[in-house]
Amino acid sequence: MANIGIDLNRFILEEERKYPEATGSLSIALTAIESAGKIIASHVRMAGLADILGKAGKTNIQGEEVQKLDELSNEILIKHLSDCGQFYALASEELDEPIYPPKGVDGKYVIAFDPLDGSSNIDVNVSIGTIFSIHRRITGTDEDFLQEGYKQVAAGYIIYGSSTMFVLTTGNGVNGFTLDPSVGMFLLSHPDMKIPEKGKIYSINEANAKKWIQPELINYIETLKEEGYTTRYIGSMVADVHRTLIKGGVFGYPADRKNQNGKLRLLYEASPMAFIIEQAGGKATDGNIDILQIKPTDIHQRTPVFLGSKKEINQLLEFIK
Ligand SMILES: O=P(O)(O)OC[C@H]1O[C@](O)(COP(=O)(O)O)[C@@H](O)[C@@H]1O
Ligand SMILES: [Mg+2]
Ligand SMILES: [Mg+2]
Repeated sequence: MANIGIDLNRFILEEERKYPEATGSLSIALTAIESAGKIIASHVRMAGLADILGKAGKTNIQGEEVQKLDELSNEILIKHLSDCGQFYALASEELDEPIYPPKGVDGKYVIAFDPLDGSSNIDVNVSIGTIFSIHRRITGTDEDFLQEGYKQVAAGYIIYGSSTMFVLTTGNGVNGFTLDPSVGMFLLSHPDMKIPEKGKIYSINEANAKKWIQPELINYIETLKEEGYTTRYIGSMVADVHRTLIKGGVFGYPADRKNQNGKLRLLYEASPMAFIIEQAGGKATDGNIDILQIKPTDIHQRTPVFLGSKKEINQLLEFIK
């Protein structure tokens, strides 16, 4: 088990040493994400002072109003991910199409990211985050973004909450690092994170219950209530999943009459979070198959999402099968 307090860069290099064939490319790539995350964190920390709250006055490919911090985070990530030279292509929740940075022409990887997750919570000072998912470059075309989630090389998120944390998996378990602003380093604070086998919290926006395409979900939630579960719903996936990872239980965003395929995006949100949760010993499903088994057909496709502790997800699958 890695030692508490080790900084993220050293942790990444020590992980790399476990693979004699490693070229250091993934380490450089992860370090670029870390740098971008620190800069975004510094903006988030003083968002109210700088003119970065509120709307940017445009609508994105998701049909959502873009917040100024969505736009700023996107720009910061595009700059750092392009400059590091390890990514052949970048796909963002905020971009219509993938971009191919000139410095990445020999890049071994492609990255999909949600630059700012939890946009509805930006102006009200509630936890938000950045989510990322890295795949190998195979064909050198947009096709490389349409790989199943189980083929991810690495995935993670940065949560801008009461503290800033970087939670990462490279397929060898999950580790969490907390930013120490006084030294500007992410230090290992949550080694080898494991989700509890079962929890006591469900996290789902019940305001949509009447519109859910699977009404059986209502019975499932009622059963959890009878079993003494309480509810927490922040409305930032990164924060609701982070709590679920630590406390156990279930987080979900079902399909409903408005969002026929659910609201959350497969590439930028569901797949990376499913990889984290499964690497921590939990489960993630769209209600039918494991999220990591879904073969994407569109870079902006959405999917119903249910993830968390094994007990709650197996119980859910019993209800909706
Ligand atoms: O307000 P709702 O419908 O419950 O949706 C909340 C969900 O939407 C999101 O904010 C969508 O993500 P973005 O903020 O990146 O667009 C998720 O973080 C969150 O889980
Ligand atoms: Mg999001
Ligand atoms: Mg977003």
